[in-house]
Amino acid sequence: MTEFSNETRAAAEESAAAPASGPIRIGTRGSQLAVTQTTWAAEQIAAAAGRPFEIVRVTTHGDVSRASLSSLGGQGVFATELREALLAGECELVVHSLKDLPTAKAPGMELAAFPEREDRRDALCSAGGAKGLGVMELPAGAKVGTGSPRRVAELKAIRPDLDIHDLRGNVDSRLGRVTSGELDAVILACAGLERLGRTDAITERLDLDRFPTAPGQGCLGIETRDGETAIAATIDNRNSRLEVLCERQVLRTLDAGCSAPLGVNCHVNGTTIECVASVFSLDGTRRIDARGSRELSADEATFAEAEALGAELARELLSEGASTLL
Ligand SMILES: NCc1[nH]cc(CCC(=O)O)c1CC(=O)O
Repeated sequence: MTEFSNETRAAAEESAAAPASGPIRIGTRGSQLAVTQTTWAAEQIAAAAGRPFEIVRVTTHGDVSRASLSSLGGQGVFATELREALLAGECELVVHSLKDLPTAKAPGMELAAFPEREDRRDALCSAGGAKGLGVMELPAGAKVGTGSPRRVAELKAIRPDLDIHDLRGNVDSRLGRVTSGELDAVILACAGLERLGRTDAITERLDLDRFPTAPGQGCLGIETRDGETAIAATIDNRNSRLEVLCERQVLRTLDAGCSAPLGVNCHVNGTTIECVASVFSLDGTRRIDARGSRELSADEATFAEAEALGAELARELLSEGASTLL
């Protein structure tokens, strides 16, 4: 008799499941940004549930490795260990920066909430902060730091003269490369700077036409075990969900990794959803755009429509030769 009895199975499920009364345990990477944004989400989830919360810090390969992000290669360097902690029952929820999360569904887990989005734009942070030089004002050959192939391509497209340096580390150390005088400017996501209260460092919020940003940038993704989404669903935002499902579907259909020189921005305007997707050559000399829109409906099918729009734009990019750039 090797089969579990019903009692044994029920007991096993109970021990893995969230204790309904104790604190809601919420997993996060250990960086200051990750803990800050996780706490922001946790406070709202816990308030809606009428329960306390506890933040569980999980160290991930992406945090430990000093290698360039683009050389780490594999997708989801930040996500894997968080998901292992979730499946192991060390926490009930994990909070991801959506742009770092691969598009493939993780077995046994689902994305329960996409909260309201922060500013999705990239920020140029020059010496002098708010009073510093904008991207077109930087002197010829100025040193600009970024570790993102997309940001490199977008910078080179408008300023091929710039001297671009690879950049890693947390937000403070990246900004420190400018205050130390080592670099003239760095590019960071506005969202991270806002969450950390460092908008003083922003010189220019880069426009989305020339600097389209990563799928899901500025949005968190809250993941739970399958069937346990209710606790996080209280902070799901309908427009965020529509936009990021569309943007991530472009990435999924292109089959490109999170470091591809791809910018995608989807916006919900009233009852219309609009999206622009752009692929760049690494040197910024070539760019392919696809754009489209759909009317939204009030029912659940509208989320599938948002994804269909993303898939359509990706196929258009491919038919125009995007695979030669990716
Ligand atoms: N790849 C790193 C990363 N992942 C998420 C953010 C913050 C912004 C966001 O949540 O989209 C950042 C930092 C950055 O790009 O400057």
